[in-house]
Amino acid sequence: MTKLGVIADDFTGATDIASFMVNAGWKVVLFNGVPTDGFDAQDTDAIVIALKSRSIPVNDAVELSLAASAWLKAQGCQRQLFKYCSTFDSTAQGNIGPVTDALMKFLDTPATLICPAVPDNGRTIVHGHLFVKGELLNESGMEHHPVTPMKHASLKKLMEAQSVGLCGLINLDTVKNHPAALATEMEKQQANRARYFIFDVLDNQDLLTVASATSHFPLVTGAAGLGYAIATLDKQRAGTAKQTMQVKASGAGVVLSGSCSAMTNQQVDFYQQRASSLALDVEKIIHDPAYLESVSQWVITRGGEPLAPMVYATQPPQIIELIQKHYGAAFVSDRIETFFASLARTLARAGFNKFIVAGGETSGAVTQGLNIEGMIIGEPVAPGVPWTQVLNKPQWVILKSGNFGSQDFFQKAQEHYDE
Ligand SMILES: Nc1ncnc2c1ncn2[C@@H]1O[C@H](COP(=O)(O)OP(=O)(O)OP(=O)(O)O)[C@@H](O)[C@H]1O
Ligand SMILES: O=C(O)[C@@H](O)C(=O)CO
Repeated sequence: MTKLGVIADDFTGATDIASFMVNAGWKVVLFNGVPTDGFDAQDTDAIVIALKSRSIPVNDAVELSLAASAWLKAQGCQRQLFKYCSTFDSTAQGNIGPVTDALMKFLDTPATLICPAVPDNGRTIVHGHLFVKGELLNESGMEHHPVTPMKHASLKKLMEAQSVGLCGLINLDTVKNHPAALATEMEKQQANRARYFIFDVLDNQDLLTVASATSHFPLVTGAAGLGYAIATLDKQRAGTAKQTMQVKASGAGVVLSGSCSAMTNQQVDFYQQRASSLALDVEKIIHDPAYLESVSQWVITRGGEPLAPMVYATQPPQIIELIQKHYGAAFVSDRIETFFASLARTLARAGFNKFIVAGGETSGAVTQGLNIEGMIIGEPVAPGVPWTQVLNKPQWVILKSGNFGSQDFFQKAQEHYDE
């Protein structure tokens, strides 16, 4: 029986948590959207459903998440996890609270866990406040996020502003030094109407303690670290071998970068000094109908080179600002995403079988362009960014969150090929 069903609110977040669970030794399958059919889960430990529900209207996010939850329940998943961003990306009208409340009702549970901590990626919780690499969330740069600016670091404040209940805080001392007291402490807080538990977490050991204390909850919520902890606890009990998956070296690969994050900018700079690279011309994307064909041909003629050619829209923030002012942010994003989707589809038809994609929205677009229904999760190239094999196709894809991976990520990804 599948142990965990995960509902992720974006594509790269879905591969992030899937990868952490694979790393802990679980076999994981990921679907893009709610599958229309059932799935023969066999020895699958976790099924992840990737939605695109982080910044869509609340009612739509609730509806999609409930459909995913019902499907996971029908597949026999023992428990469920709602995965959101480790930086709790949401607004006061955001979707995390309403989706959590709806899932709690559907799964009939009076309490759940709120745990965006991912110590491996510098996300920790102290006194109920979320830190990103040692900085309070609202001083980490996330306060300037264009869609979901994070103006507070208190998880209690953030959660209570968008949900129907109260949070209960469990401090670091109790987590670290008195794990045996956690059950009583939680009961006490529940008697005081606590509905969402926030535990302080500094390291992976704390996460294991938290996952263990909440293992009776039919629903938990949080980020990739929680998936890692749940899978690790299970493997400590079961102890079988890790899932392996090979990325075939034969065939051609391409790097498609539509992320404009600081890290992706560095990765693009690094890679373009080593491999054939083409910066996309936004004006041509919008106005030149022949541009797709010429970019496709540019990539196809370079498919045999030792390093995969790269096509990128990635630019530093000041240039993006100018482009967005000129065309309108939503319009230009949509056109670039559509371009990447069409490019990926054309390249797949030309025999390209490996796609290294940067950016959450860009990944969503490429996944749709390639008509990918689901993926088996393989080895990580960086924490939270694994190679994946497309279900039922000889095709491999990486979906990289904007800020994940080191400078040499695109090159490093290609060192994972098997002959
Ligand atoms: N040169 C450009 N001008 C304007 N918009 C661009 C440009 N290049 C990319 N974009 C758009 O910026 C958006 C980047 O979002 P995306 O989610 O892909 O990356 P990200 O925000 O860095 O990643 P993540 O969400 O994983 O952190 C996309 O909609 C993309 O189309
Ligand atoms: O949790 C994270 O930081 C990521 O998986 C994510 O959600 C990126 O959008």
